Amino acid sequence: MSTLLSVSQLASQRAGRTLFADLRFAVKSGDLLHIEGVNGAGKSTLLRALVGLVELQEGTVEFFPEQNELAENWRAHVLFMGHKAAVKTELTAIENVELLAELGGVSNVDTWDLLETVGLIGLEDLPAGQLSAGQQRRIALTRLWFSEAPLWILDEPFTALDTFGIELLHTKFAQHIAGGGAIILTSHQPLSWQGAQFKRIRITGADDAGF
Ligand SMILES: Nc1ncnc2c1ncn2[C@@H]1O[C@H](COP(=O)(O)OP(=O)(O)OP(=O)(O)O)[C@@H](O)[C@H]1O
Repeated sequence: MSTLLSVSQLASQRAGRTLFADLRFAVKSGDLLHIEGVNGAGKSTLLRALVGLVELQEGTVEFFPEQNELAENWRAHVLFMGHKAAVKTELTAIENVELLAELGGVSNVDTWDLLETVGLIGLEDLPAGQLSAGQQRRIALTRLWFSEAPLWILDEPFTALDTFGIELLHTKFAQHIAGGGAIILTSHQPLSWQGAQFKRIRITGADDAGF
């Protein structure tokens, strides 16, 4: 089972407060890693630090340590989604999906099919700004359907989704993991995951340590 991410001795401080220190863990093919913690604990900071959007005070982050060809260009093989639904409010739903595909370097995306998959048919021509928070989240999540990245790093992907949306996402996660991918996510919802290597890390403060 290949290692997709290995981190050691991670430490981060914000405004003089230590969010985590000496954090270490590995993510392997087939893993689902749930980062837990109260509001403000440092979960988003950790995910953003992994992909280089936030500076770490200490530590080493290694993507694909056993696969040089992936490691050299790791950004192309890691899908990061922040906690805000990344949609352009002035573009329609379908234009947003087209833009996300273009930005992802994918040309053969069936946008109608994708909108149907995420339950947005009938709303495709409305500006995203007129859609609900959950509908906007569904637009953003279409990236998961055309991404070829083996490692997904997702900050609060369930936010604003209804029961159907949550179920849809669970199914997509299961497919990704069954295909040899791995997922790191934050969620305030308890996850009961079966059929995958389910791991948890709780960010609690300076004395926190991973596994
Ligand atoms: N740009 C920033 N500058 C200074 N401090 C920040 C910045 N971003 C976040 N913080 C602080 O870092 C701490 C951790 O924030 P973070 O967003 O990582 O928490 P979180 O665990 O994701 O919280 P939530 O569950 O509310 O999303 C908070 O105390 C926050 O105020």
